[in-house]
Amino acid sequence: MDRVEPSSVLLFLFLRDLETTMEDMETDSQAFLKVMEASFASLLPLVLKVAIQLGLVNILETAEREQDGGDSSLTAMEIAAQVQGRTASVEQTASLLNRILRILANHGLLNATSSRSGGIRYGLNQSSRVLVQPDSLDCISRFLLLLEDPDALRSYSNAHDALLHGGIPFVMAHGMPLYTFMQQNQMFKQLFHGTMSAHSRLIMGKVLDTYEGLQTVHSLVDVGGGNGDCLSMITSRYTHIRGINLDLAYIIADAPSYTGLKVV
Ligand SMILES: C[S@@+](CC[C@H](N)C(=O)[O-])C[C@H]1O[C@@H](n2cnc3c(N)ncnc32)[C@H](O)[C@@H]1O
Repeated sequence: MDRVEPSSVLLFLFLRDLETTMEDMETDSQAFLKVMEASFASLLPLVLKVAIQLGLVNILETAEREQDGGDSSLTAMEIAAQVQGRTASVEQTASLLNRILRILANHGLLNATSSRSGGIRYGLNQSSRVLVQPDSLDCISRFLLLLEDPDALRSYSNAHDALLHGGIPFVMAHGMPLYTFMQQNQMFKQLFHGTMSAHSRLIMGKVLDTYEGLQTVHSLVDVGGGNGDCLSMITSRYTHIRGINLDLAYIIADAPSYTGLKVV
């Protein structure tokens, strides 16, 4: 049997330790990156909102339609050139746009490919294509506005106090419960209920396309039914159902009247 040199054993042990250390560092960096990603997560809805405001999805969708199956991806410069209402130079807009597009692509909301010239080309993917549909775009846009509304955000600043000392973050921030606040704040009420309605209409449309269990229902109460959108969609599809929308008096007072719908 060959004699093993002590120095080879030492080298082997050193390399084994180094490998373990590298693996630990790799795991640590992955963990760190994950937490960093969570810390910066609040930027994503802001960036998405800018993309919607600038009509980026429409620009990419128009390019897709015009190419009709070919490579329709665009560079930041090509997108910038098509942004409506721009008074900055294409280069200035493209420079900022590049960062926005990169964030969206990193979060899987756009496709990004390297171009031959070394730049990056962007295109829609399955997720961003959702924003081409008016109902989905309306729903997502409303949620983005609601989630970054200063009155909504203020309650988060009290979350840790609420956990430590008890209480409801929204009440701590505004001195009253959410639904009382909305009674006194028409703008926030419209923002909140408009968002709820847009979301509920979207989901209920899909539910009604697949769920058939309502055929045997005769009377249906929607507790906290808001503007009554869900119930009205149900009762117009199933006209034999007697729908009762139960909500707070000030919500019912402003809700549209739907045929076949009783409000309490
Ligand atoms: C999250 S929203 C949902 C609205 C509605 N389901 C929709 O999809 O648009 C909750 C609803 O519960 C209602 N609500 C809150 N407290 C209530 C109460 N004590 N009695 C009846 N409705 C209440 C609110 O006014 C609001 O319309």
